Amino acid sequence: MQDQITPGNLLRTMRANPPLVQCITNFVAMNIAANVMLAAGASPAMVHAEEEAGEFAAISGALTINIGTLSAGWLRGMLKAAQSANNAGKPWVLDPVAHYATAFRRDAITRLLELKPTIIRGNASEIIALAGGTSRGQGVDSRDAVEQAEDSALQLAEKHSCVVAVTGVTDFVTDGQKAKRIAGGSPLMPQVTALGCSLTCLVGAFAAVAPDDPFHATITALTVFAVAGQQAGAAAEGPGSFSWRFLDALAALTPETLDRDARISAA
Ligand SMILES: Nc1ncnc2c1ncn2[C@@H]1O[C@H](COP(=O)(O)OP(=O)(O)OP(=O)(O)O)[C@@H](O)[C@H]1O
Ligand SMILES: Cc1ncsc1CCO
Ligand SMILES: [Mg+2]
Repeated sequence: MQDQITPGNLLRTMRANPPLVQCITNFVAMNIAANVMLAAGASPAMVHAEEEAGEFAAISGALTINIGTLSAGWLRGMLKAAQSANNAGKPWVLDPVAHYATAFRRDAITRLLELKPTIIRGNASEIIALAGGTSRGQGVDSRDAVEQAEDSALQLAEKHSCVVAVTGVTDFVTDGQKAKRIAGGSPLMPQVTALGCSLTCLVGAFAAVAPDDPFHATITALTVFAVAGQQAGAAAEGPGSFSWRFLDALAALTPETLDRDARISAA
């Protein structure tokens, strides 16, 4: 059992040796994402400056890049970090926040995609638009259903030879060949800002633990959020109490509970 690739076994492996993950995320997400990572058992570092982002990527187990609050200097740091991760053979995860909204973001996402992310994690509107479809997204918020983004995810995964995760009510993960759905979570999750951004960082943490298996690394991170989110949602009175309950549920989550409560199905 211990040798099987289950979410619980990957969580156990991560906690035994917390991976250093360089998270280039946005101003909104930085604090909550770092707390999510610590609660789950990873070691986050929010390092984005162009003067050091590339150097840091080489010493990290994985890199995550999120364009939520982009600026020209940050973009230069992102490009250097992604290049460095590639040179060092480290996995990196792209979160294309609202990439369809402005010319600056569209150009940035094109340049980042050229650097071959290992995994892309976004909401349904972001994934539909990234595959060239018409999304109904408004700013950073999704207004499309995950089911409508599944074909887009498959196309993107094949085109860029990467794993693609679409999150929402039921998440969808594909490497272009295989695909899984992950149920769970809570309707309160989109009411708390930057949980998706935090999830992207956690995907990076599991990619650092299983660099040769980004498909299962991604499924594991999404399952951790699904199970902890469901627990927190059952007791929460609103987004405020959901937020702290979610952190506590992540920290208390055991590998056994994770495997017991995981709702992963073939797609
Ligand atoms: N209605 C829902 N029911 C259950 N879980 C949900 C729901 N909506 C989102 N989630 C979960 O919330 C987490 C974040 O996903 P979401 O798709 O909201 O990211 P996002 O839109 O990129 O968020 P943000 O940009 O605010 O960081 C995922 O674990 C997802 O499964
Ligand atoms: C609200 C917000 N604005 C830019 S990034 C971000 C966090 C959710 O994506
Ligand atoms: Mg997002």
